[in-house]
Amino acid sequence: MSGIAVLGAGAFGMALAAVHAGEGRRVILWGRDPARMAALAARRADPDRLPGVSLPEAVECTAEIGRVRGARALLLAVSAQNTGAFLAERGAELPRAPVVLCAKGIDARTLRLQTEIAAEALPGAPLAALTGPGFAGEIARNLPSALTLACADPALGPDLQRRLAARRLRLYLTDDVIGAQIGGALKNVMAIACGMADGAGLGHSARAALMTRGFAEMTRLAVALGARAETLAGLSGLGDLSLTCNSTQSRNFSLGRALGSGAARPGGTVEGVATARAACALSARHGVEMPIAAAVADVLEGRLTLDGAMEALLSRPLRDE
Ligand SMILES: NC(=O)C1=CN([C@@H]2O[C@H](COP(=O)(O)OP(=O)(O)OC[C@H]3O[C@@H](n4cnc5c(N)ncnc54)[C@H](OP(=O)(O)O)[C@@H]3O)[C@@H](O)[C@H]2O)C=CC1
Ligand SMILES: O=C(CO)COP(=O)(O)O
Repeated sequence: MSGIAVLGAGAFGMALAAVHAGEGRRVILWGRDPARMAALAARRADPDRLPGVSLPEAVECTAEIGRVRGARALLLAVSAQNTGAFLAERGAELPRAPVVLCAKGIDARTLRLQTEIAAEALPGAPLAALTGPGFAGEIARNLPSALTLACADPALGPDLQRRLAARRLRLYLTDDVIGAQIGGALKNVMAIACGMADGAGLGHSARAALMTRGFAEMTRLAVALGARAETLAGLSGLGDLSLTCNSTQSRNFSLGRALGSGAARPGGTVEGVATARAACALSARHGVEMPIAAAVADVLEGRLTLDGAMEALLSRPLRDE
């Protein structure tokens, strides 16, 4: 095959497969569980992960990694904390094609970004990252969205942009791979904070304060890591922050909301939990103040109550904006 392979058959992997098949591209969707992939091949749907969406017949669902051998682009969509394990296990079996990292998160053990994990596991592989505001369910239903494709290679970036864009999925290109990934990873932490405030009934003004000061934290850390501040003001930063902090479709926002209201914790992949811890470690390493990320990590890990976290944030010394 000479098309696209999507590795990781969760909600986002299925959505990407559906979009590309809808453009007439050949798509292999690989997932690790043979029984689930056989069921997906037969039913063309997974209502638990992606309700209301059917996969086009042009998507080949498989658990055999050898089927991706001829792919000309690999979209890696396993959850962020599992990218390292996946590549350690399967990296040697992947073809030498550009790898586009689609997960949003900083590895909590190594503090690496997704492209940094891939660069170590697949030395010399051409890499890019896909990030920005877009819920899998909406993308899969072909509702319009715009994402960021980040690629440091000036020849590969435009080529991937052209090959991976779709009629309803615009891709904006940047060479700021660090900035784009920091935005995508940290907006989840801020969405948990906003969800907590919403669940606790703290009001819309509190949410606006958390989003704006959270954006300042995201930008500070990104710049300390070598990114450009302007990248954070784009789709991958401000764009995704706006989406995720304002929608109950977001699992990060919903987790925060459950914690804020005392409801049961929802399951599923909530990337901001591990990334809050990673962000605190990076902020300490680089001497960057990140009080909201720290408060989120403290609440998630039981060191502070929600009231205690709010008190800690409100009692900080007054300062210039
Ligand atoms: N859902 C969304 O709206 C969007 C999600 N994203 C990002 O995409 C990433 C994936 O999210 P999403 O698809 O929603 O999450 P899901 O939980 O639906 O899917 C994650 C997938 O990763 C697979 N996986 C985990 N570990 C491994 C491993 N070691 N080897 C192989 N496969 C593995 C899981 O397999 P199994 O099913 O067997 O557990 C699962 O299919 C996240 O980083 C998220 O932030 C980005 C944009 C939108
Ligand atoms: O990244 C997303 C939208 O851009 C999805 O957000 P959640 O992971 O919080 O559901």
